Amino acid sequence: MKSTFVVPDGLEPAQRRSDALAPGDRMPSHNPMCFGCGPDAPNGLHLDARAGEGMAITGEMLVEPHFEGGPGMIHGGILSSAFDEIMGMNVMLMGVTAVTAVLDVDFAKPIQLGSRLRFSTEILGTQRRKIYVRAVAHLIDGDGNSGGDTGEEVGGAHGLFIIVDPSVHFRESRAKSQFASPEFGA
Ligand SMILES: CCCCCCCC(=O)SCCNC(=O)CCNC(=O)[C@H](O)C(C)(C)COP(=O)(O)OP(=O)(O)OC[C@H]1O[C@@H](n2cnc3c(N)ncnc32)[C@H](O)[C@@H]1OP(=O)(O)O
Repeated sequence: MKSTFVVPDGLEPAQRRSDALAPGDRMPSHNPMCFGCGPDAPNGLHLDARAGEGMAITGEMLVEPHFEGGPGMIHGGILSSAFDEIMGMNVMLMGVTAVTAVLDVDFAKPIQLGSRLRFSTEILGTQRRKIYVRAVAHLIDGDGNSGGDTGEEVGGAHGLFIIVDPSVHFRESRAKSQFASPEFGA
């Protein structure tokens, strides 16, 4: 991947929360109406994410017809959203609430509608409230049983996430939510 994103030296290792999900467990949606991971979002990405080992998670997504940009191709904003979401879910392994400050996407290869994508993401480390995350996307078979990372690598991303206090960060927006968990500032 040809990213120009700079990951600082000397990051602190991220700590997985003691009660984090076991590897292979499905990561819960933080909000059922979330465009990225919410099962009830009508035109959402419906990312299906699983906890991995250490500070890693994986996720899968079908490139639906309504994700079209160029003729027959995924829209770049959809791929960006998917990277944003899967890296945001990765941060949940730490048991903190964090929002994206910087998203850097490498659109390495064209991705056609109907493709299945597998995302692999890991937390690289932390620095004060900053969390650095890296992700890659591969094409996988329609049966989803290809083992994941053996398909063609079609994209990559880095994200900088900032830990926030949800009771403060979502205080004013929460009333506009179609659904919001109490942990986000009831
Ligand atoms: C709840 C889970 C939802 C998951 C959904 C998927 C993820 C998302 O899409 S979140 C939605 C998109 N993101 C947003 O809406 C965030 C909007 N931005 C903000 O609210 C603020 O800018 C926010 C919270 C990121 C940072 O503001 P603030 O809390 O004041 O941070 P601040 O004190 O300025 O900075 C903290 C550190 O981050 C760094 N930082 C902040 N923003 C940036 C940036 N854009 N670039 C580089 N560094 C930054 C600062 O330099 C500082 O670093 P250091 O510790 O070295 O001094």
